[in-house]
Amino acid sequence: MGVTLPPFEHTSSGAIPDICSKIRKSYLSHKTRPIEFRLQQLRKLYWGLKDNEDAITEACRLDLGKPSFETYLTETGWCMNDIVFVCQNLEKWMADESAPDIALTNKLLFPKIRKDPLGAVLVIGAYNFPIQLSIGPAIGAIAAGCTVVLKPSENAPNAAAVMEMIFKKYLDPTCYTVIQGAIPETTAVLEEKWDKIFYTGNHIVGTIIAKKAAETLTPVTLELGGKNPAIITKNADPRLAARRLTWAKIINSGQVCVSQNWILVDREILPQFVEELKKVFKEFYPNGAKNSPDYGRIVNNRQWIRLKKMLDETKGRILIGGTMDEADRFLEPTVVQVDDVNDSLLKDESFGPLIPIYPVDNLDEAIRLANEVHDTPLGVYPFGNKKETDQVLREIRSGGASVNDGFFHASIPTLAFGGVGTSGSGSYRGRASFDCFTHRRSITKTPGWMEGLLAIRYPPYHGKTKKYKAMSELKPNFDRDGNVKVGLLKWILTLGAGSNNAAVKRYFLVVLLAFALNKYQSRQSKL
Ligand SMILES: NC(=O)c1ccc[n+]([C@@H]2O[C@H](COP(=O)([O-])OP(=O)(O)OC[C@H]3O[C@@H](n4cnc5c(N)ncnc54)[C@H](O)[C@@H]3O)[C@@H](O)[C@H]2O)c1
Ligand SMILES: CC1=C(/C=C/C(C)=C/C=C/C(C)=C/C=C/C=C(C)/C=C/C=C(C)/C=C/C=C(\C)C=O)C(C)(C)CCC1
Repeated sequence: MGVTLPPFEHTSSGAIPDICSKIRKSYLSHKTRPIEFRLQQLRKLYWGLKDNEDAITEACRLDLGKPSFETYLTETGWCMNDIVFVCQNLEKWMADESAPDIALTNKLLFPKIRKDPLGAVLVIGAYNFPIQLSIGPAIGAIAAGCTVVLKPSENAPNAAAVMEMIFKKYLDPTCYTVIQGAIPETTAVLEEKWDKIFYTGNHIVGTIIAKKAAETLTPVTLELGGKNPAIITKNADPRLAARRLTWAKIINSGQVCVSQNWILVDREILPQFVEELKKVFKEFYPNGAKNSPDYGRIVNNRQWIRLKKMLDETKGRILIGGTMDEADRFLEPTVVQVDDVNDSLLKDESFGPLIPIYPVDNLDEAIRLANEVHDTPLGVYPFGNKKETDQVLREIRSGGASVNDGFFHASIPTLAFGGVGTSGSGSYRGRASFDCFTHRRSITKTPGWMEGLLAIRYPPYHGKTKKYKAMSELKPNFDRDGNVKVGLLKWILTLGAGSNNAAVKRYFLVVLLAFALNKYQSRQSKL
């Protein structure tokens, strides 16, 4: 491609405290507060990405064998669009909001919500979408007026080095900087005081981060993984399910946090589904995945060996694929029929192109098993009729969900994205990225002329309770059993129904009866 990439070099651990202290000082200098400063930095970041598109494409190719289309779709194009979207909306998001649901008397204090930056923040990225998962949160933090230290994943070193080069060349170095490294450097960064830590990666490290943050009561957003189920009922379209779920597993060669980890298929539809999978594989990769320019590679040998072990140890039956090449870190998309939730392919999140399918007798069994394997996955993907997909959404919790698709909800850049329970906490993207790094600060302003009215709050309190109750007490509309009480007036106005909806039906019935009666009477009078 003819691009020279910068080298990846670990930041010296000794330098880390000073780097972090500079970033904190810059925040405290209020430099990042004005909207113009934030916008200018975001615009520069846009051009940093645009000018270095080729370097990013090459870095992602070297790190993950990422096809250039995928790099544009999920990394460069994704982040550049995000910046443009944020720039277009920032003024609106930053504006003070008048506080909702305020009692009339308190409205005199003009309560409002101000959007304050959280402060100096740490963003720790993961390797699979090395640009998006680092730059994405950083965009939100810059927009919110924070200063940022970015610690990209050392497992995508080329992408990490390109991001450092872009930060240095395009952004204000006193406010935004990159620290490179692995566990020792990240541990050193975590020793510093942060106003927020945004972490993307596995749940074990997520726990380390959360514990460390708890020591200083630092808020965290954790974007973790999950054993995400796809469920195919007997009423689903097997071709549609095969195409969409295959896409969700071959993109980034399956190294996608939100793609399905397993597919629970109704036995009745299993043969057709497997046939359709075979056809789809042939359509997507007519000369095989290995020879296709449109299929990536596993990030490193450690991960490749982990995936090979999962496949070697399965008690399941390989139905499609199964070839691999360590020298090239190639792993063919591989469909395996399994029948035990303790199978090596289901015990851990695969985070690779392995596609276990698990036959079930019915939807209830699928839901029970999915919850048994992971009760709070990052995504859930039901295929079937509306009643069935509604049941899945109701009975399986998840960070997000795509009905009749694999992770398409996570492909919408302005839709809030995040996990629930052990798949993470907090969300970002679009406006949610701004909110993620913003403190919604409640502010009131008490006018001097109210002093007389407010004197009730000052001691001595004697004789004030009754007065205060009279002006402040809200009357419950429910009794001791938790039932709503209906007042006489409401009872009369709602024709004894008690609720507005039921009253509309009763009024409709009354009008209908009156109409029928009227017809009957006019017929009688004609006779
Ligand atoms: N929810 C999401 O948005 C999302 C996105 C990508 C990946 N993931 C999840 O992440 C996992 C795969 O990523 P990974 O964790 O292997 O990526 P990784 O190896 O890139 O690690 C993530 C980050 O954690 C840091 N790290 C590693 N060990 C650490 C330690 N002991 N202390 C502090 N920091 C440490 C790394 O330096 C890196 O920056 C999967 O479970 C996947 O589902 C989630
Ligand atoms: C509907 C109309 C039209 C048609 C529009 C069409 C066909 C749009 C198709 C869009 C597609 C296929 C977009 C695909 C995007 C996929 C993306 C962005 C994937 C992103 C993946 C990500 C971010 C993964 C993240 C993973 C993470 C975080 C975990 O590790 C028209 C235009 C024809 C007419 C109007 C109506």
